[in-house]
Amino acid sequence: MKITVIGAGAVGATAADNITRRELAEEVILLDIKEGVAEGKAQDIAQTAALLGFDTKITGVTNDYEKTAGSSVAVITSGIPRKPGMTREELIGTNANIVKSVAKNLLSYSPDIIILVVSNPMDTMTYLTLKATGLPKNRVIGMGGALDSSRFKYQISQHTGASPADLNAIVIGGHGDTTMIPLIKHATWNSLPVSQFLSASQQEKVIADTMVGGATLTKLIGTSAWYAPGAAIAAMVESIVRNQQKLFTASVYLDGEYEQNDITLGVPIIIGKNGVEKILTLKLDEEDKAKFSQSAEAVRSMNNVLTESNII
Ligand SMILES: NC(=O)C1=CN([C@@H]2O[C@H](COP(=O)(O)OP(=O)(O)OC[C@H]3O[C@@H](n4cnc5c(N)ncnc54)[C@H](O)[C@@H]3O)[C@@H](O)[C@H]2O)C=CC1
Ligand SMILES: O=C([O-])CC(=O)C(=O)O
Repeated sequence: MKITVIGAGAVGATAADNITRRELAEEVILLDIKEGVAEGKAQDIAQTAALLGFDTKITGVTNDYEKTAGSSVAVITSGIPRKPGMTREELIGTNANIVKSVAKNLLSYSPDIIILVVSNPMDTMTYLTLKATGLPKNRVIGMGGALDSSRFKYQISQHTGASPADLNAIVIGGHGDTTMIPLIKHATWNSLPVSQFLSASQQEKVIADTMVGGATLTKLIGTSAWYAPGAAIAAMVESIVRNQQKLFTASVYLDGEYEQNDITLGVPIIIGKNGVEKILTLKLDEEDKAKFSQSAEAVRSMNNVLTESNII
C-alpha cells in the first residue's frame, strides 16, 4: 500500500512522520512544489528508521505526480497557513487554486484514491475537492473535527485533571474560530457527564478556549500548529488503512443529513477501508441545532466564493 502526503511543510511533514513511523503503509510519498524540500524532509524521516525501528519506505519528490501513482490514500496539506490575527477563511484566495490542481493531479494517477483534505479553509477546500474531482462522497474527508475534539478534551482535562484519553467529547460544525460547536452536554469522563465536574463558567471557558484553539497557537508560534494536526491526520489514515471503523468527527458531504444539503461540514462519522463508512445521526437539542445551521450558513457563504470566482 502507498500513501501520499502533498505539502512537505509543518503539517505535511509531521503527518508523513507519524504515518511512516507507525508503518501505516509499505511506502509513503511526500510531495512539495518547492525544489528539494520534500526530498530533504523524507530523508530526514527515513534516517529515524534505525532509531525507531520501522520498515516503511518514504520518498520525497518535487511536484512529480507519477511517483504518487497507485496511492490508496492522499492527504492534502499544500497551501499557506495563517499568520497571527488572520482567520482561516482569509486563506481561500491562495489555497483554492492550489487545492484544486493538486486534487486533480492526484486523481489522474490514483483513480481509487481516498483524499483527506487539511488545507484551510478546510470545509470549503473539502467541498472544492469533491466538486473538482467528482469523487464519490465517501472518498473525500476533511480533517478538522478530530483535531478540534482532541483540543476539546485537552481543555476539559485542564479543569478536571482527567486523562484526555479517558474523555469522550466531540466538536461538530465548521472548522472555524466561530463555526465550531464543542458539544459539552454530550461530553463524558469514562461515561460520567463532565458537566458534573465543571461549573457553568468553567464549561463556558472550555468551549471558548476550544473554539480559538488554532488561533491561540498561531498567536504564540507565529504560524499555525502542526503536532496535533499531524497526529489527527495519522489517526484518520490509520482507521482507513487498518479498517478500524473508528468514530471521528470530520467534514463530509451532507445530502439531507442534519437537514443540510450540498455542503461538507463536521459531523460524527465512521471511518474504514471505504473512507466514510457511515454518517451517524446525533440528536441535537434546539440550541445546538440552531448553532449547526448558523455554522452551515457561514461555510456555505465561503463555498459561494468558489462559484463566484469560477473555481468550480
Ligand atoms: N484542517 C486542519 O485542522 C488544519 C489545517 N491546516 C492548514 O494546512 C495548511 C498547511 O499548513 P502548514 O503545513 O503549517 O504550512 P507550510 O507553509 O508549513 O506548508 C505548506 C507547504 O505547501 C507547499 N505547497 C504550496 N503550494 C503547493 C502545491 N501547489 N503543490 C505542492 N505543495 C505546495 C509549500 O511549498 C509548503 O511547503 C494550511 O492551509 C493550514 O491552514 C493547518 C493545521 C490544521
Ligand atoms: O489555526 C489554523 O489556522 C490551523 C488550523 O486549522 C488549526 O490548527 O486548527
